[in-house]
Amino acid sequence: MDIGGESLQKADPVPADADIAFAYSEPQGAGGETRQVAGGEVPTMTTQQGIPVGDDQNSLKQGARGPTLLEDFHFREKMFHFDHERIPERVVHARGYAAHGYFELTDSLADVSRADIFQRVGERTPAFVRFSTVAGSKGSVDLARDVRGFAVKLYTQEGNWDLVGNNIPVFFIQDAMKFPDLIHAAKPEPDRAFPQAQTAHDNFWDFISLTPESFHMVMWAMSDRAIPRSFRTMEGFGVHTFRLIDAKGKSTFVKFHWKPKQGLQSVVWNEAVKINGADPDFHRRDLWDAINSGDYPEWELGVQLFDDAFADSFDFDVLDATKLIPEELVPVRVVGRLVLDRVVDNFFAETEQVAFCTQNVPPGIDFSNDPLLQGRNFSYLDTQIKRLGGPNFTHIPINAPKCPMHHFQQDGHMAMHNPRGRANYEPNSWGPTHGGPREDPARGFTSFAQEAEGPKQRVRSETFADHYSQARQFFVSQTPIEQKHIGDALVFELSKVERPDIRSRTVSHLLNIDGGLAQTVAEGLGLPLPDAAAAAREPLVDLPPSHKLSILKNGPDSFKGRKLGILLSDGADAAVFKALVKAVDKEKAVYEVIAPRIAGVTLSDGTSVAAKQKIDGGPSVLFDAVAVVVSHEGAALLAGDAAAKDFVTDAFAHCKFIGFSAEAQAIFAKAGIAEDLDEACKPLGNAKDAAGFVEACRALRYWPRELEVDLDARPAA
Ligand code: HEM
Repeated sequence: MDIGGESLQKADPVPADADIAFAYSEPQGAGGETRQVAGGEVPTMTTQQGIPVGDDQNSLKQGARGPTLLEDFHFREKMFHFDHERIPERVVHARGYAAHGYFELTDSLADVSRADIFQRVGERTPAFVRFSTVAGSKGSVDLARDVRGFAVKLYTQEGNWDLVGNNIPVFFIQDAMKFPDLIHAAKPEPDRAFPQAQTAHDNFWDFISLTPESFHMVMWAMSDRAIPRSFRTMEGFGVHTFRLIDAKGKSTFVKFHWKPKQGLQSVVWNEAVKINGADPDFHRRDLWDAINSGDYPEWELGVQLFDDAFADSFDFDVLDATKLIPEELVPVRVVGRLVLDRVVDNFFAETEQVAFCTQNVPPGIDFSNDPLLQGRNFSYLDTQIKRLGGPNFTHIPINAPKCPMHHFQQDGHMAMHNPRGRANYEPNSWGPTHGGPREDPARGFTSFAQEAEGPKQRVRSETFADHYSQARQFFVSQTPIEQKHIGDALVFELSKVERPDIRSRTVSHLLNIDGGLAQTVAEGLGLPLPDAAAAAREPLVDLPPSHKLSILKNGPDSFKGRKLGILLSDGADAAVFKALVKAVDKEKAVYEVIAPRIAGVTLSDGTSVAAKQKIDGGPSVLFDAVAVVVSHEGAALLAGDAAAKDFVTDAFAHCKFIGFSAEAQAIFAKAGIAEDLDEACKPLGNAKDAAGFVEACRALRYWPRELEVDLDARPAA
């Protein structure tokens, strides 16, 4: 922290060699403890009160071996502060990762919204985006099967706009009243406190199978959407229907979409499980590395605009957050781009302390009556007062607007700035220069004057009663391999559920979605097919497939931003390695070298190559594709190594493209895949082959292989 300053210093993540001092050459104290001291450019340490510290290694004692003295204010202050370092984690979305960037308007929305951010094409608005998982604790793993949060704070010139979205466009429940139940059911079971960051347990499926409205989102959560390859390769959705309000007060309904320029991409489940062990920080590391390498992730902001007439004609209620509007019915109009170009300076100050809140909307954007959205507008502010310790969390730099602010809110815990002068109320008669701010009927936020009438009652609208039609539409919009993954995920999750009646009740809902899927899941569980659940409304079976709902139909067309893992050994063909590196650079992808030892290898031409990973720490699940370039001796060594064998069998099982030098066959043989190599396993005989291999990797996976490697894909014996 700057002394007396406001900002946190930006640390260079990797100090230059010259800056690295070795502890063994440092001065030592009487007990041999390291004593690094201030001097030159190294500042003097102080207490929080600014008092210079003389010794930060030893507490104040009565004699060298005597008791510690209460008088030691430096020790007490240091320990007191440490004792209070933790704040409550978010009650949901506790694990997250964020970055700074900007939003740039590419198409004016002035025709439908007076929001300042939507007026001037080309203008940039600072943005802060936090991605998260929902169910796990702050220290849980990145590749949990879970919904991802996609929360965007836009510091507009007329106040902060928080679009607090998810990577799935629909939600589990229709009314905010059920949110605490949903989250209680999803989180670890309360008596045993497990399982962590998983929905594969009785309580979750018990609640879900008693909540038919959840089944549309269940289909998404069981699809590969819930195990994204990267934050950079997932969509974001505002979910609810919002309103845009023009300068005359006219309202247009809107749904917000973020579409990744990187294309959609996910991992496969067996890979996700292994990534969680190999690198629990896989997603945060990916975002950090991409931004720091200058490969800035980008999303388009799209809007679906519609009026009351469309809303009335739609098969579903636009206020029901368990429904989406297919893009074929209301096309997405792209109006801007979101670019993330700066990592945080400090995780706690920014990522932890940021407070997104659905009620933060500037003039020109307004709410609909969606009962989930209405409830969220209460919940976020309420929870943040507790999480961040009081009402002044808006003073924390990451939460403070970047436009002028004038109001009479004052005092409270941690007040960083109060209004100046004598007047802290209005109306007052202290005149234009001393009297402070006043309301502005023309510029100020005005709620859309929607008519409201009807009896006061607790009731769910009958227009919310169709729970299965869009779940079916989602399923039939998937490619066969994606449909298979949904079936596999349901079988996996329900196999972890102990009570057979819960498994069976879940399958009874699937029968209302797709008979084939229900059959697959029942067979996978070894269950007799139950009767279909009673449907509150007969499902529509003729909703047409929507190709935008599939990941595989919306993937990238290049290997850009992806990572090739190159397993090398001493004596590996230098020309092939160098050609691979060149091809990867040309593709704007990245690579990492994996080697038997972290010190690296010496190639056939005597070149030394440093390794990023030792083979045990760099399994193939961390890469989008792999190349195995080894010498005879290297292959013989690696063929006897369990991690090297896993490297190739996993790459094969996860349908990855595999490039290999002829010598690698020895490893394949020992790993048991030598006879199975297919057209996505590419020999790397020379430099030309290397270029061709990297081009082939654009397809990301060779899906036909999955039918060979997966038990669930084979007909029962
Ligand atoms: C009634 C329904 C919901 C309630 C009551 C609710 C409540 C909450 C609460 C209390 C938090 C923690 C906030 C904090 O500590 O700062 C949170 C976080 C979050 N919620 Fe919701 N939520 C609901 C539905 C949704 C929906 C439908 C979405 C997506 C459209 C969503 C997206 C998020 C995200 C992205 C975060 C994390 C924000 C961050 O990164 O700090 N929530 N929610």
